[in-house]
Amino acid sequence: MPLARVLTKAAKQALLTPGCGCQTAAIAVRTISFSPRQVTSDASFHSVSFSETDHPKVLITGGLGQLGVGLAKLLRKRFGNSNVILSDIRKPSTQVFHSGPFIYSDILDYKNLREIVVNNRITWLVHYSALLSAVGEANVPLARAVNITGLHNILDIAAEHGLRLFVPSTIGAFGPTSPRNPTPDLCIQRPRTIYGVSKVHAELMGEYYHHRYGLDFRCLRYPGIISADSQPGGGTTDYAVAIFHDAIKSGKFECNLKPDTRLPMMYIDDCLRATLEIMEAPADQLSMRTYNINAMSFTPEELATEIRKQLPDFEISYNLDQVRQAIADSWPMNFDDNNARNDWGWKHDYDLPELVTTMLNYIGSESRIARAN
Ligand SMILES: NC(=O)C1=CN([C@@H]2O[C@H](COP(=O)(O)OP(=O)(O)OC[C@H]3O[C@@H](n4cnc5c(N)ncnc54)[C@H](O)[C@@H]3O)[C@@H](O)[C@H]2O)C=CC1
Ligand SMILES: CC(=O)[C@H](N)C(=O)O
Repeated sequence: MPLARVLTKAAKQALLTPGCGCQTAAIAVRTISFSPRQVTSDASFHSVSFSETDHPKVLITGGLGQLGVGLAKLLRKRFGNSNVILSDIRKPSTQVFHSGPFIYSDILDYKNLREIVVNNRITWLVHYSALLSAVGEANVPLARAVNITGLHNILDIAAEHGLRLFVPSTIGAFGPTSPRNPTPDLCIQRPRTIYGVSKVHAELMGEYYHHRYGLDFRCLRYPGIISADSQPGGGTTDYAVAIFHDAIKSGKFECNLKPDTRLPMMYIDDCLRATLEIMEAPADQLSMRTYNINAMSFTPEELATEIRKQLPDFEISYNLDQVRQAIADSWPMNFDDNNARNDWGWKHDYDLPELVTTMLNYIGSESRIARAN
């Protein structure tokens, strides 16, 4: 019988043995090391120790999307350029390529992931690869593969190599039967998108691996994230980024959600800081492993009104995208993040007025520079 099958059988028997319980992390990790994907000589990886005084060695997957480059910049400032590796399946821009380590990594390729983790002695893994809500509905098989199968690879790699793992979840992990105003951390979660289903799966699997195998899993449910220097990857909250670019470029914006669609939102700097803070939080401060975080909540009409305070001639019109509207109508309107605030001191810096000023100033100055060149 091939070795892998023998080991799998042994692992199954160990799990079935009465009294095994496999309740301690040590036994559990050994169980994971019986995974058919694990070569036996890898057993020593578990003894690679990561001293808390060392800088972590971080790998960011899906790092060329809206959030990854900004996170790499923040983490590199804190831990040093060479300690933070960005990865993706896309080709980086010249600027990103020269700003710090970049590596090709397809999260569906388990061996490739393992090689990167081993060769670079990775200790923290930030798992950003995903298909977001709207693009996920347009390609369910791909979303299922990347968001679910890919996550399984990440969980196994993290458990096998004793990594601290961050996986973001989203307001999209809730659905029409969840309380929407406000939405607490613990409540019914029956999302109606493949994106939401995959994120609930990620939350549950991460927490399961934490309790079962001692995996240091940490998860934040992000609201819609708004950034000036990176483009969103195909979500329901994308309008709240596009509106600023169009306001500066043409003074007009056609919104694909209804004027009164209220959704929780956050400026990117708050989101990235929260991510660093939860990763650095002492484990004994975390009463949970998945937290809501929030900053503000607004409708397209309220956002347009705030923009008009600075661009009085700004006009907004509406042309609904039925898919995105149905998704938004099932998502939280306000997010209750009291547990994050109480447990590890989460506090946002940007409310709506600061967000609008920051976005318009940034995009305005970029566009003035572009016009001058
Ligand atoms: N941007 C937002 O408003 C929010 C984002 N999040 C979560 O944060 C994370 C990052 O979000 P964004 O940067 O906005 O996403 P994005 O859609 O902009 O970027 C995702 C990246 O994943 C990469 N990717 C796709 N398939 C891959 C594969 N097989 N292997 C490796 N990489 C692959 C893509 O090339 C892309 O660069 C995601 O998990 C998302 O669900 C959660 C809530 C809100
Ligand atoms: C809120 C999210 O998760 C994302 N921006 C989306 O709209 O899909």
